[in-house]
Amino acid sequence: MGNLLRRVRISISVSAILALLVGLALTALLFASVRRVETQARTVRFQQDAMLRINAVSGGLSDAIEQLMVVNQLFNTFGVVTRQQFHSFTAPLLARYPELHALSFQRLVSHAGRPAYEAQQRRRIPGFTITDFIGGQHGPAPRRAHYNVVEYIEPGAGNDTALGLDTSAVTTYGDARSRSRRNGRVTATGLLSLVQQRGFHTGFLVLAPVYQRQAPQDTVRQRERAVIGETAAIFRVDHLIHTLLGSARLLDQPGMSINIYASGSAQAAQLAFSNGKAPRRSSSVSALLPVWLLYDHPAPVNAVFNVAGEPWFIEVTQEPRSFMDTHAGSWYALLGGLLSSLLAAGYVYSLVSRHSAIERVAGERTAALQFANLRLTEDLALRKRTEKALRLREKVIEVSANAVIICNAEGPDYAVEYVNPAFESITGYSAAEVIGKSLKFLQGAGHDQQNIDEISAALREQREGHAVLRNYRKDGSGYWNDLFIAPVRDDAGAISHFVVAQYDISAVMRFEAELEYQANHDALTGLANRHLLAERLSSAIAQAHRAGTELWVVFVDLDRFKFVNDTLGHEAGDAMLRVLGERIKGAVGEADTVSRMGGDEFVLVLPGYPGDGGGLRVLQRIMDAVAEPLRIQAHEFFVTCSLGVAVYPADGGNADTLTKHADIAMYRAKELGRNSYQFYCPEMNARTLERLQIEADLRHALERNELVLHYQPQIDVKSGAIVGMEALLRWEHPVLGVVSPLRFIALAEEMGLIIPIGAWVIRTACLQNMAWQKAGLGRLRIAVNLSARQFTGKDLLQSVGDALEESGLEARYLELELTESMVMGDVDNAITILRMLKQLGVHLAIDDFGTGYSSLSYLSRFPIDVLKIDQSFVRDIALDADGAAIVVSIISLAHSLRQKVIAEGVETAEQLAFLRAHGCDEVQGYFFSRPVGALEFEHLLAHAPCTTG
Ligand SMILES: Nc1nc2c(ncn2[C@@H]2O[C@@H]3COP(=O)(O)O[C@H]4[C@@H](O)[C@H](n5cnc6c(=O)[nH]c(N)nc65)O[C@@H]4COP(=O)(O)O[C@H]3[C@H]2O)c(=O)[nH]1
Repeated sequence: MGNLLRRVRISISVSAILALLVGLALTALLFASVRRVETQARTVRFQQDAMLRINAVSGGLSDAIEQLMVVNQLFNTFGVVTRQQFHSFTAPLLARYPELHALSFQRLVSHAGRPAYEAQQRRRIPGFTITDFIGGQHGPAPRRAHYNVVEYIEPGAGNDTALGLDTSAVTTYGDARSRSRRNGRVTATGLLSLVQQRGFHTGFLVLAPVYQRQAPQDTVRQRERAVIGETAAIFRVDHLIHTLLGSARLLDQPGMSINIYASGSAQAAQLAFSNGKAPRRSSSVSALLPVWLLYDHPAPVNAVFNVAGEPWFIEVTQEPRSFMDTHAGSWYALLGGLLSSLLAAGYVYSLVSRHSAIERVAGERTAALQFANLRLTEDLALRKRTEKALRLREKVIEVSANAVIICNAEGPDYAVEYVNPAFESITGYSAAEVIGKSLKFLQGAGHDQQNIDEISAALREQREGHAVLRNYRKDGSGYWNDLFIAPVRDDAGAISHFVVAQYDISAVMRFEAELEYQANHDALTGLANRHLLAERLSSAIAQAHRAGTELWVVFVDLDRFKFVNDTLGHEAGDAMLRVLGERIKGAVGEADTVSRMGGDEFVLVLPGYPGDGGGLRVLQRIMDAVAEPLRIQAHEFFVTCSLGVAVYPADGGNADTLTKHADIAMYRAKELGRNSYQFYCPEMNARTLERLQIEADLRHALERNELVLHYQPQIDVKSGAIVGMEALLRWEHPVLGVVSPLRFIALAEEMGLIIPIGAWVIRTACLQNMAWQKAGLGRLRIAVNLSARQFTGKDLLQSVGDALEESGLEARYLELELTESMVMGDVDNAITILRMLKQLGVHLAIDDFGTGYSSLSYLSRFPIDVLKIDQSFVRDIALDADGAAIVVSIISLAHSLRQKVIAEGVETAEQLAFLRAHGCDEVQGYFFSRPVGALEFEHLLAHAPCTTG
């Protein structure tokens, strides 16, 4: 019994041991199987994760490169793209594709074209110059045959250092550029350092060539000749990968490394991106430890993908992981197996068989999963490609700043089938309002545009067409439309539609018009400038030549402009020119041209006035308009002008000669007393020469003692005695003889010489008068003429005071003669000067009274002692009743103001009798004596009755 029991126990223990051994063996088997299943599942998961990242990188990159094509399409469609358009077009793309670091357009500029290009860019970017990075320094680019200049770059912020940069010197860049230009395709550069964003980052560019529109591009030579630059998408590699993977949280999987090379294999020098761990080919740890047991290390997954024609290599690796971390099931199986082995071999058996089944199912499922995964990836890639292509076209149209319209190809209406949002915003018509209709409604009511014929012909002949049209928005406002039209073929090759691209170029047209206006008009007055005058005059001459008619060229010069400019400053001068420019324009006809030559000179072209007096009336209108009182800075002015007229064809056959002759005639008008016009005659040329000679000699007349004073007596009407004299200047020129003041006073005034000459006259007159008084020739008054410049000059009081003091003459024996225009210019200033002169004690007379623009209300405010009636009225006394009436009114006006009256230019006894009869106080004229030299006058005094003072 005992033996049996022992045998049974041994048998049991053997069974148990056997069971245990079998159990252990099975446990070991189970453990190995579970481990393999878990490892396979992990490997598949890792491969899926790796493929997800590889697809995200390659797909994202090709998406971003597609955007470059969108931008490139913009240049190829519209040729000229403004900075604003580039900005508007790229801003939404950059916002939607943050992986794009920047988009730019680089222009090819030849060395010969560099100055013009820089000048053009400076209008937009002050101080613009083509730059370069040499030795890390940003500075002007050295001379090169060609420059590839970054003209636009978006976003602008942070990329400003790249604007104007010549990228020719970057070799990697240059290789890619020349490949892309030669083969006409999108091409990626190798890795390079980017200069944007203040600092250097590894990046690369994708370039797409831009060719001249419509230039042939079939051969390499044609493409090289047609290229004008390229668009570029700029990628910063770290930013790119973080955007593509980081945003989807694909970068932070523990232990997983992604290494991307800008080459077809894993070349360390081309490593573009690595998220942490460098790739590990063999592990020293895995070589030493029982890898199959302790570590889980799936094989790296890699792929080669295409970046704009360049192969890139991506490799995804998983760090070896401790077996303990990842194979909990295996451990449980081992422990469970050990425990279960002790309990029952059958249980172990069943466990083993169950795990076999699990193993098979898992294997089948894994295979099915891998297969499905493969199909899914392929389907997804195909659909993505198709969708991308469609989206690209849709996007180009939707985001386009220009209107895009698709019309049916069937005439005569060519009904609209589609309009993009830009069309709606440009025209104000909604899509619903235009679909199904003909585009003709954009032409408005007028159909007089010639360019429309080109578009109608293109539609009829089913070809491309282009025209600039005047179109009208829904609100009736007009705009300029640069319109391109092109036929679209269906799958069968028949033309089914037309695509129409409209570009609102109103702003460009306005800008051009503004530039043209500025180039042709005077900035101050808005009148035509020299340039436009030359154009108008030439065409008016040609027209007059064809029609056989006359043409007048009128030179207008303001008589007192210098005075206003000198006394009140340039602002007042400018204001005066503006007002007078307006007035002159208002005085001529619509067809006449009024231009400002600069300063106070205007030139007029009057084409349409025959010799029936119409032209003369226009000249008079101009003089009257200018002479109207003028209020500037609270001062009232009276300005006159002098006009010179040259007539085509008699006075010249071309613009230069006519203008020159009108100028000469104008000078003659000035010489003859201003506020008048003169027609050119050939003798004036001789006068001009003489004038030049006089001008040169006048500078030395004073120092060479060539100036002398003549004296003309002034007679008291009642007593017949000489009561005074007028000192009149003469120039004894060594060649010309005695020169009249009428020929040189105005000149001396223009040259500024009147101040020393005038002071000399006052001093000499005072000394001479005093000498005669001392010689007992009577206490007479001496009258001296003042010129306008002398009157307003700061030295007048001083020189009068000095002359009186030096000569010892009592102030009451000195009379200063002023003209009306001198005091009526700036009335308040004139009153101040007159009062100061009066305080010295001198007499004041208004010369040539009645010829100027006296305002009687002012006359009473002037502290004037004498009115001198102009000799023209005296001459008219006997000739016409009007002249006589004027003289009578002047005498009574002067007396009512308690002023004395002197009549000058008295030549006959009748004139004297008339003046005496009407109470004139004093007279002066050839009837008594011409102006004579000092000696002769002395003789006159000695023999004629004169006042004793
Ligand atoms: N036909 C005619 N003429 C007569 C008769 N009596 C006098 N005259 C002329 O009439 C002019 C009178 O001078 P004014 O009106 O002050 O006109 C003067 C005056 O405005 C200016 N002038 C003369 N001397 C000076 C001067 O020293 N300083 C300035 N600023 N101007 C002067 O030159 C102008 C012309 O001077 P003159 O040639 O000397 O011409 C003088 C004189 O010779 C007459 O009975 N019949």
